[in-house]
Amino acid sequence: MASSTLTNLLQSLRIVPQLGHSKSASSPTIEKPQKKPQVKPILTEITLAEVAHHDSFDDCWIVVYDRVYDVTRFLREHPGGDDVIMDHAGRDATIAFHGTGHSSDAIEQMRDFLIGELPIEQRIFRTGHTSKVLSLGIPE
Ligand code: HEM
Repeated sequence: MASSTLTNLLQSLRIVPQLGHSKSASSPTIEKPQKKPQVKPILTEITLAEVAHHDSFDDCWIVVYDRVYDVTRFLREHPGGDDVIMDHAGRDATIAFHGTGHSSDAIEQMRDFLIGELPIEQRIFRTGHTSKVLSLGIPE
């Protein structure tokens, strides 16, 4: 490939700047990729009363740090066993979850099961008055 053709190709792919087209050859304009605005997903509000309906092996929800997780399909895969989660089926499992000292991988994995969060008046941890809990590494 002739070097000018190669240069054209690299320029069209924006791998090298298009010197000839910029306002000043000494300071070519390189387009910055547009940052997408970071929008936090809005979680569905789920009350403790609703969570309480999901307390069986075939339909198991738990609450951890005021967020609601449907762990039904995870129960059999849970490395700590299904029984420890079933002890908290349909209820708050935060203290047990935290007490076990889960790894950051485990905390990351929780996102797969997140289905909602408690309404503000039922929250214990993420009340808006403290950011203490966020330093524990629970996914934002
Ligand atoms: C969505 C919720 C949960 C996820 C994704 C999860 C994930 C995991 C993972 C990946 C491990 C392997 C060790 C690690 O990486 O930390 C683990 C171990 C364990 N988990 Fe969970 N877990 C969840 C909920 C719970 C709950 C509610 C309890 C309640 C007691 C619990 C108790 C345990 C125990 C006892 C172990 C074994 C620790 C060990 O043998 O050292 N987990 N979990």
